[in-house]
Amino acid sequence: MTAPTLRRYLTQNSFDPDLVFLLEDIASASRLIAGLVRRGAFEGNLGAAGEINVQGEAQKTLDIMANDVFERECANSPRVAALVSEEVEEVTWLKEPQKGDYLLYFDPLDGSSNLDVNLSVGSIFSVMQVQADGDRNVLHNGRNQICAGYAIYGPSTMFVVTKGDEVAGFSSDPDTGEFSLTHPKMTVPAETSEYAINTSRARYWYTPVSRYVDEAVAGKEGPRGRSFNMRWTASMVADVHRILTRGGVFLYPADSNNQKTGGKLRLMYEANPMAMVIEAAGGAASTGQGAIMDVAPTAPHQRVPVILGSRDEVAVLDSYHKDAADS
Ligand SMILES: O=P(O)(O)OC[C@H]1O[C@](O)(COP(=O)(O)O)[C@@H](O)[C@@H]1O
Ligand SMILES: [Mg+2]
Ligand SMILES: [Mg+2]
Repeated sequence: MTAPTLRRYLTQNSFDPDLVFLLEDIASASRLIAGLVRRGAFEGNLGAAGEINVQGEAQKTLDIMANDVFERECANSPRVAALVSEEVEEVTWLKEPQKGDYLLYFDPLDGSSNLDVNLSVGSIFSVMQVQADGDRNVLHNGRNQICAGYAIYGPSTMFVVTKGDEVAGFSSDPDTGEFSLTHPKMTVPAETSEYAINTSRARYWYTPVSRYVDEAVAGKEGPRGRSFNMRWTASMVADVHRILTRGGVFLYPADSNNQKTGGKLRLMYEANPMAMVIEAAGGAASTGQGAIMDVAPTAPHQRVPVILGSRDEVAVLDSYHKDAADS
């Protein structure tokens, strides 16, 4: 039997028909962005915005090109009322909002510092709904997401989606671009011995994170009594995809250097959607002070501390945060 296409999976799994329409638009944006990324070095599009290319034209970065693709592909979905993009300061309203219309939050290109070194990047998205006719509030907490997911542009292009009950992974046919279900019911094992954190920030860490990493590094001889491995790609999509594939815990915590801005990663289009994916796969997602999806947002581009992945390790980190708060 051939694997179901994305459309067949969404229809068979009771996604609302309008949402199927939108997810197909997001999937086609992803296919186009995969193509842009693949051709990026060849076409000289890896440069920073504001540079002038050899023809004397202003050169666009792939971040901006990817944003344009998302806007173009998704603005036509009849129920999308607003777009909230990492690349656009203001919320883009497409219509007078009606109750139930979709609010689409996205990071069009995640991990873009990896573009010039030819490593995996991705796109992240989250969908919420307008609460009442005329309501222009886009600041709903993550529990209100009706679906979320990401695309990863690596050796193969994949599309991962959840509406909260299960996580499904689709791979793109390199010839046709069609996404087929290759990774049904993706799960994050509860236990892991692999963590991901940018250790160059160690001097800024607070006690709970230093304690966790010190104990992991101490290995068998330390209090955890086992060896840990570490991986950090500087592309959240790639790190989360690895965790969905073989487990692990990802940290971009609050530290003394980013405390003022609330962390590094963005709540509405990085932390919330990845938290929804990870929780639906059986993992956990915390700020260290509580579940990411319970954070009440105060701004569309708000940043938040992120600790997510295998449930047992997130619980250890939460308990270390509690110990530090109690002492
Ligand atoms: O360079 P750092 O500090 O390790 O940060 C890496 C993190 O920043 C990000 O690249 C931010 O995403 P963008 O590329 O969308 O800005 C994450 O994907 C990644 O986890
Ligand atoms: Mg990002
Ligand atoms: Mg980005």
